[in-house]
Amino acid sequence: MLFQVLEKGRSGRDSLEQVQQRHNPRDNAWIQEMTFGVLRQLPLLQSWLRTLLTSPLKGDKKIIEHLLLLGLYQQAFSRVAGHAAVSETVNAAASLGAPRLKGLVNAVLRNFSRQALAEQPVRDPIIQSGLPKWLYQAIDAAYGDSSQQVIEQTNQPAPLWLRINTRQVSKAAFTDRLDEAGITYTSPGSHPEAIILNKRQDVTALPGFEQGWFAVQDGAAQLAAHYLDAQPGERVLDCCAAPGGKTGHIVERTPDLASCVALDSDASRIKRTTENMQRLQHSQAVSLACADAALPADWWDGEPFDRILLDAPCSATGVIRRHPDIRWLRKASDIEQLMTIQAKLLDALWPLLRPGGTLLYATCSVLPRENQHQIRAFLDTHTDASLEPVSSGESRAQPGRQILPGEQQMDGFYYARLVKSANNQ
Ligand SMILES: C[S@@+](CC[C@H](N)C(=O)[O-])C[C@H]1O[C@@H](n2cnc3c(N)ncnc32)[C@H](O)[C@@H]1O
Repeated sequence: MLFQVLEKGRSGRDSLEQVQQRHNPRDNAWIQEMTFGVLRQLPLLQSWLRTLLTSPLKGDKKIIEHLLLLGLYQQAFSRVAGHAAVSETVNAAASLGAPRLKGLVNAVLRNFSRQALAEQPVRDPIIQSGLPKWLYQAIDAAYGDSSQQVIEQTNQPAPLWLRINTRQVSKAAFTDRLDEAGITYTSPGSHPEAIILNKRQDVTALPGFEQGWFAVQDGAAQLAAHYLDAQPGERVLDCCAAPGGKTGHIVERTPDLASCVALDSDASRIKRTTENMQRLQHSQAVSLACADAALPADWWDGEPFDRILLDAPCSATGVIRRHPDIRWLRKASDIEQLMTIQAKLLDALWPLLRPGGTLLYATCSVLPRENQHQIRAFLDTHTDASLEPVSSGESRAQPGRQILPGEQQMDGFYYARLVKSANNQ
């Protein structure tokens, strides 16, 4: 999994799933804990490895470096006994086709404990942060004194939030079933349809999964449907919809919409959205299409929308605690490109909104350039747009609500609500 993410640039979740399919399901949680742990502590583990290895391993031996990172992680951070971590890692070298490197693996891991590297203080703040330098600097520049807290939260495992599908089951009936099954949870007062499970678990085994009684959705993402606030009889567009988390919530909250059009430009993600809508029993309520939202001439029937949700493609820096691979897959240069796409989508979709209509802009980013800067620039260039705050303290200079990772147990997210002037000036 680590080799796939760090060398091939593949998604952590996909690689993890592939690995887990080859192993006993009993080990799923452990495999995730170890691999995600390495991704969170990578700079520190790599600095230790640089001390311990006389020269880096290259070519088809590179995978052994990843194995060593895993061995170091187990020794330094996990409850696995030191001797077991060493012997299992040495054996794994043979399974990975490098039996001749067993001696080297053994020596590196033993030297690690002998030199007590884990006990030495880490002085470099970037190594301490577990983030790539560009991201550390971007967070530091944006949050100053609070940046340490943002980084700490970014490195915590995320809690498991569920959204109860109130079209299928009431919250009370669902939680009764959880109580009967001995599954414990908390019920955050701020989120009417949410519960947070006390322990991570396989959600497909929870009561009502097949019947679509709930969806997995973080608390920050669950604010979208409330902020969009679609009303009965309205035409709604969710234009970057896959895999349909927010779409499902919109039609659950307002089942009697005139229509809910959900678009995504990625065909494989549309397939997943179709499956999710089927499970939640929303197929009738949602019109799904694979299309580029920035090219309305290809898909729009000319009828204006009352509400548009633009959950824009973004750096996903607010959800790194959930997807620790993102910090290594994203590059500094991606941000500029994403900002261009976000601005293009905002410009292309605004004309589709009726006068008086609402557009909710959302990202799961903590970077101001994708959030406040983007909305300020939009307001400066669109005289018929005004800000309708979703939280207190918003202004044209500081538009939108920035949720930081860990705030009320939520992911990092950004929302800004824009209203089009009714007299179409
Ligand atoms: C943040 S994700 C959406 C998550 C989704 N709203 C949910 O709550 O489950 C952004 C989505 O935008 C899609 N996307 C990116 N560019 C697009 C475009 N030009 N038109 C339509 N969809 C696009 C991506 O394929 C991706 O699925």
